[in-house]
Order: sequence, then structure tokens, then C-alpha cells
Amino acid sequence: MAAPFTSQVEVRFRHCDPAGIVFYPRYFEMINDFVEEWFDKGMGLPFHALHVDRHIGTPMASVTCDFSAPSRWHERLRQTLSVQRIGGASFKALVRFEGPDGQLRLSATLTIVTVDLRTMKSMPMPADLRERMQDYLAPAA
Ligand SMILES: CC(C)(COP(=O)(O)OP(=O)(O)OC[C@H]1O[C@@H](n2cnc3c(N)ncnc32)[C@H](O)[C@@H]1OP(=O)(O)O)[C@@H](O)C(=O)NCCC(=O)NCCSC(=O)c1cc(O)c2ccccc2c1O
Repeated sequence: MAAPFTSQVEVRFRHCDPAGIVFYPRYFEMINDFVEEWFDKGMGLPFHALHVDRHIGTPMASVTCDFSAPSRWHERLRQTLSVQRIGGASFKALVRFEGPDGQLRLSATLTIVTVDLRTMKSMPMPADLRERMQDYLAPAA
């Protein structure tokens, strides 16, 4: 079975609101950083080169997110990403954040589309991206 890509993020002071919990737009930034890390370290496709040298962009077309429990300053969250579906130009990924005790904090489903940055139109997913993504493809339920 394909293992998800896993990483950790520390909740910083700047992520938190006056109530002392992570403010939800900051979660979206953490998710984006995590996806970038997956490209760089998980798939071995440097995100910067993809954009700057190959003119391939990966904008978010759709995101749904459930926030299950609050996260607090100084906690280290475990992040996992698995690919749910690989289409022609798009792919769907499931991202989960868990607290130090394994408690689910958020679950997000992302649809990301490969685009030609010169036209901002979708383009068929490049073969190397498609191939490396297979390593994270979850078995069909
Ligand atoms: C995303 C678009 C460019 C798509 O428009 P286009 O007309 O070119 O695409 P198609 O109709 O041909 O569809 C291609 C493909 O995508 C699927 N799809 C399209 N729209 C949706 C949708 N709303 N929900 C789900 N799926 C969708 C469609 O089914 C096709 O799938 P196949 O697999 O069958 O090929 C265009 O819609 C657009 O430009 N949208 C705006 C995007 C945007 O502005 N997003 C927010 C800001 S971008 C952003 O935050 C961001 C940027 C990055 O660089 C990131 C990098 C890495 C991770 C995240 C990033 C990120 O969030």
C-alpha cells in the first residue's frame, strides 16, 4: 500500500489568533507550504524549477476543509498527504493534520490543476509528475 507523504509543522505565535488557536487562513498557508514540500522532497520535483524553468503552475481549483479540533501555539502537528485521484490535468489530494496525541485537527481535499503559466490554461499533466505522483496514490476505497 502506498504510504502518504508525511511531515511536521510547528504552530508559531504568528499562526494564532487572540483566542490562542490557529486562525484558519494560516492553516491554508501551512497546507500550501506542505504541498510545496511534497513536490520538493516527496516527489523530487523542485517546485521552483517547475514554475521558473518549465513554466508549469499548479493552482488550487477547489478545496474543502473540515476543522475537527483546535491547534495551539508551540504544538507540532503531523501532516500527511495522499493522492486520491489522478486525472488528465488535475489531481485530488487528501491532506490531514494531527496533534501530538494523534487527534485529528483538519482534513482537506484539494483539487490542483497543472497549467501553462504563459496562458494560465490547463495543460495535460507532465509525464514525470504523473509517474512520481503514483507513489502516493491511495488504493481505491
Ligand atoms: C484551474 C483553472 C486554470 C482551470 O481552468 P481551465 O479552463 O484551464 O481548465 P479545464 O476546464 O480544462 O479543466 C482542467 C481540469 O481541472 C479540473 N477542474 C477545473 N476547475 C475545477 C474546479 N473548480 N474543481 C475541481 N476540478 C476542476 C477539470 O475537471 C479538469 O480535470 P481533468 O483531470 O479531467 O483534466 C481555472 O479554473 C483557474 O485559473 N482557476 C483559478 C485558480 C486560482 O486562482 N486559484 C486560487 C489561487 S492559486 C493558489 O492559491 C495556488 C497557487 C499555486 O501555485 C499552488 C501551488 C501548489 C499548491 C497550491 C497552490 C495554490 O493553491
